[in-house]
Amino acid sequence: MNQAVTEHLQNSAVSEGHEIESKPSVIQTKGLDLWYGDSQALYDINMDVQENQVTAIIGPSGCGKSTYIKTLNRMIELNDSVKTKGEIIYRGRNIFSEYSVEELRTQVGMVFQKPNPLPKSIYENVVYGPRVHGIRKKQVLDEIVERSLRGAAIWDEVKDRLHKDAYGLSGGQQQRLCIARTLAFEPEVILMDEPTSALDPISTAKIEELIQQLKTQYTIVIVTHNMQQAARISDKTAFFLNGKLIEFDQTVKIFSNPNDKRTEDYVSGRFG
Ligand SMILES: Nc1ncnc2c1ncn2[C@@H]1O[C@H](COP(=O)(O)OP(=O)(O)OP(=O)(O)O)[C@@H](O)[C@H]1O
Repeated sequence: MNQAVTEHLQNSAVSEGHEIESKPSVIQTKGLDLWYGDSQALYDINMDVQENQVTAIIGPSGCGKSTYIKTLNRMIELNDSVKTKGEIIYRGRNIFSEYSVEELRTQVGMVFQKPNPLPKSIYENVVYGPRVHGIRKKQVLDEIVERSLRGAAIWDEVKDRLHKDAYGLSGGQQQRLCIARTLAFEPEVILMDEPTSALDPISTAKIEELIQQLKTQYTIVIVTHNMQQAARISDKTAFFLNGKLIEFDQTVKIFSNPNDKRTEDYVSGRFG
């Protein structure tokens, strides 16, 4: 691991020591197995996502990171061949049997790898979800737009062009617009599947800074290929390998003194 990341981890362990204390669990995964048809992709996953924390999921390609995060809001069910066993409990209720998909996804929102704005104006992108939920009053929609765009740290850049095409924004701005669109639902949890992998370093840094702001109000789960990103922005890190959760602990522990040799080999770049 490079010097900057090591120093960051040492500093954060000291200055943010209060975050190491336990926070309430928002999502509990208990004995989760998942199959695509006959092929098992996740094995007995057990982990808790805690409130107002950033939980990073890391691991080599094909280890099950995306599969796991897409299961948390049941996006995975878009694939008809998927079968699951075990439980995921969100706020005390089983997501598979005690939530409708609509209710769950309103509370557990998702941001994808590639920014995917709708071919509409910036304003219409943000109000799309609220309108589907029946909100019609212009004043209320205007408030949602400003609040969501401010929350995604893009208001100042777009406030004078709200009715212009979202495709006119840069990739990094489009990704922050997509985060604003998620915030418009007022979710509690935001899932992010490699949200910066299509972005340049400056846009990536802005999204990382935004994630740090968002975690004061939201609970965030992020899949990332970038271990330095996980080290910089997350409180806890889960290391997956071949569909199994190998180790889940405080990020500072995972990157400085992991328990499992396989975690150590991965975070030190020996494979992956
Ligand atoms: N739609 C699918 N149908 C069948 N198998 C799939 C499907 N999607 C993923 N898999 C398999 O499930 C396993 C986990 O894949 P997944 O995409 O979750 O891994 P990942 O860790 O997110 O990988 P990457 O970092 O490359 O995105 C892999 O073996 C993959 O081939």
